[in-house]
Amino acid sequence: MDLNQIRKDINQVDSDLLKLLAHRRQLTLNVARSKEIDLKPVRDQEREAQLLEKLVAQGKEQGLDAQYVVRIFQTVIEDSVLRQQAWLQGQQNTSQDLVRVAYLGAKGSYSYVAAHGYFTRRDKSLIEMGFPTFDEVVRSVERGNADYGILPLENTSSGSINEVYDLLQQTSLQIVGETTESIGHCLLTLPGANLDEITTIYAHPQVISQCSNHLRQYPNIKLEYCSSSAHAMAQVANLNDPSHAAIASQAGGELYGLDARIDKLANQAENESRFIVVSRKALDVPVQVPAKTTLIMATGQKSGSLVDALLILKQNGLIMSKLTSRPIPGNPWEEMFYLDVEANINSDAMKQAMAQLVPITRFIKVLGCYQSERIIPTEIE
Ligand SMILES: C=C(O[C@@H]1C=C(C(=O)O)C=C[C@H]1O)C(=O)O
Repeated sequence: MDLNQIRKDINQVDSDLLKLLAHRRQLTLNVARSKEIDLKPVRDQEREAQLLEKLVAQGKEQGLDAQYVVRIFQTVIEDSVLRQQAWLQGQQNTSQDLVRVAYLGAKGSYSYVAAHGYFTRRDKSLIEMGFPTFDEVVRSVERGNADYGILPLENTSSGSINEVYDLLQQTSLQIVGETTESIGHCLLTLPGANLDEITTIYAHPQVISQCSNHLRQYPNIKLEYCSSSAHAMAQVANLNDPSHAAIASQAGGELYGLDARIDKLANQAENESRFIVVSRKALDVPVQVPAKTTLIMATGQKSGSLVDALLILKQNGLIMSKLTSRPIPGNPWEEMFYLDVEANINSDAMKQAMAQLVPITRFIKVLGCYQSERIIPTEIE
């Protein structure tokens, strides 16, 4: 048994697997083309369940356990659904292949990673525009210097990102997309640094709050707040002092020559952030893809006015997936409500609900209608 030969054989199998995955992806784009014609929904969970069941049975015959097979194919199907959605969206909204994208931080920031994931799925090339604040991200799109901005809205560990919610109240930009990214926080150091000698950690305040449980173990380490994770990594790389460390992603660390020394620092095992994509122009979302509409509204201060508004959604059979509130600047004790409704703004139910909401709210505005990118995996018995 020659190790080199076995590894060569494994390389060959892996490259065959890649070819097959690319071929499968191509076939699913043909499926999207057929769905475009007969207006069938992209997602067909019955078909997915049948497929998984069959694959599990076939896998068993070849000694592969069910969990392994399901995990792999759930990932493959997620990619296929997202690709089909992106393709259909692209058909409906012709746009350029090279896009200017504004995000927080510099190369390697979490927003940068999210922007790459979102636009690469759409076969777009990016002109990257990093900014030091969320406000500048929004302004650059408003002024037309960037085509899109990408902004984090909520995180499974630290909750809503209020600064972004507040910016949405003021802007004329529209939400045209969303993407959820798994955020792996790692402790990054200069290569060879001794972990016992770390005196200072650089990180973005949101990241520090998402890792608060872990950081409590080091009461003597100084925390330096940075405007972005990219800035935190740049500080450690530039200072070139092994007693300094940063918290950011492993992929980001590689761009700055830093080693990931401890991973999974976040309080929640599943640390995910949901990002929104904003643009000056609203998008048309095809009927085949699951859509989400985000609204903001101010109800009157009379008791029960929020309940009345929510009842309108219920009466129209609409599902609300998120409700959050923020103070209205200049109006103490008054709140602006943000709602995500699982529907296309052009659907009859949504049009009807909007017509009923306008007269009972003091202010109501659609922040955007966009395709929902949260693909809940199909499970089998
Ligand atoms: C490819 C299709 O679209 C979706 C993706 C599937 C897949 O990748 O196998 C299966 C069902 C659909 O949710 C299809 O409908 O066949």
